[in-house]
Amino acid sequence: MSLALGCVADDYTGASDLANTLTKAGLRTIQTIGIPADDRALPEADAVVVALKSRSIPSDQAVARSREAEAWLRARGAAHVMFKVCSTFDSTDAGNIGPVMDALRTEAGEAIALVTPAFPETGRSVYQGNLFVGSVPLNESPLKDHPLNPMRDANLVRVLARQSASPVGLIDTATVAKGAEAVAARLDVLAAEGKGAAIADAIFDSDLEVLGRAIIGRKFSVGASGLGLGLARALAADGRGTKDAAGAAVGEPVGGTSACLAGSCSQATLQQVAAAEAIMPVLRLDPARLLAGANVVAEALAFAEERLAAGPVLIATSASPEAVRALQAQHGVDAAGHAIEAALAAIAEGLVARGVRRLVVAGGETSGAVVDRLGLTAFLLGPEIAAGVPVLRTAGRPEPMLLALKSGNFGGADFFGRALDMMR
Ligand SMILES: Nc1ncnc2c1ncn2[C@@H]1O[C@H](COP(=O)(O)OP(=O)(O)O)[C@@H](O)[C@H]1O
Ligand SMILES: O=C(O)[C@H](O)C(=O)COP(=O)(O)O
Repeated sequence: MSLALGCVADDYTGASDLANTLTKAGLRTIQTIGIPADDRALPEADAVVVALKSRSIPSDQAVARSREAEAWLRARGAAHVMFKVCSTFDSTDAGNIGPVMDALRTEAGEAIALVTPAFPETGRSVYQGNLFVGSVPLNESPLKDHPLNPMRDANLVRVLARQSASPVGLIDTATVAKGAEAVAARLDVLAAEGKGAAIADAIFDSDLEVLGRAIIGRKFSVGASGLGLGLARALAADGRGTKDAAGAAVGEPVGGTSACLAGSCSQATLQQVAAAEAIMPVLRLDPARLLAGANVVAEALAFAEERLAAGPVLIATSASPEAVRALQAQHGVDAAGHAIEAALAAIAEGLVARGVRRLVVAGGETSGAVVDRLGLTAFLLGPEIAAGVPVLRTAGRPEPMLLALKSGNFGGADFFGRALDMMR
């Protein structure tokens, strides 16, 4: 395997989001869950996205796991490694974007890393170092209420500087407009000033193409799917990749029954769960009962067992910011989050044991818990359901499954029905 591009992603939905973007841009891409035990089973690829569940774990663990993934990618020919973070820069002042960036930049032997979460296709843009979600600054968007990492500062130069051991600079839109050479020169100036990272402005895909050209010859960068697009297009311009990569892994129907799980409390997911009530049975779990010791998993599986033969069901813990805060106040942020993730993962295992082979999961941490519990190790990329969300086909599983791992904020109101229609 001689990779054109290696990526280390800090959550599983973000990994599939990036893998989707790279595939659409012409790179044959595989998503792995952690470092594959046996990469002989992996098909030829131009890019591999190693998905880690490292966004919300202690930063030393995130650094160690990311280093292992980066080394695995380099050993398979990846000259450039991108650390994939959330397009809404999901992190806290403890990290993990800053600590992981510092470590991987050092491993790469680079003095400075270009960083941008811009992803115009989903309305994420960066201007003067400030991240906008649609038309509002990050700290005025629904991300201010995220259960695990509420984003309360839109200025990413400040946000990253609080997490990194190195000073952070800015590559503004005026520099990006001058082209790749100007961006590269600005990076060198900032590095000479002792900066270890530079937030790069980007508003349109054309800005991301400039950034991709500016850094494809370097060894390391940090970004969301938008930067992945820029890097992929720079590689395609150099003749890497293939034209028929998109949706290549649709394959034969997997059959079985289908189900949806939602642990995301993002505004988009709340709307999608509400819309799903018109097309399938929806069970809204009470996390307070779960945390009080009720056997909510068994109740959910009984609900599903009675209905799966007739069609898909949706089981959700998704709740309003107010309800989330109330539960967290009583039980703690991490305790509540982990208990709910574990419960949804156990429900997923029970659903698969009852014949589910097509599974839609809403939420990055939720997807990580579910995929790990199911023991899935790699995915091939199928068609795109919504911006940033592809159909995934398991690789290496005796009975193949189809999954959609939906980033909390992605997809329209009809997402669950649309996904199931595309997963046969
Ligand atoms: N009703 C709830 N109250 C509190 N926390 C919740 C609730 N439902 C889910 N969670 C937790 O919120 C977090 C959602 O994170 P994630 O799955 O990554 O979604 P997103 O993709 O929207 O960020 C998870 O830790 C999940 O367990
Ligand atoms: O928004 C993105 O870049 C990614 O899809 C992502 O990381 C989303 O994370 P989430 O926790 O699933 O919202």
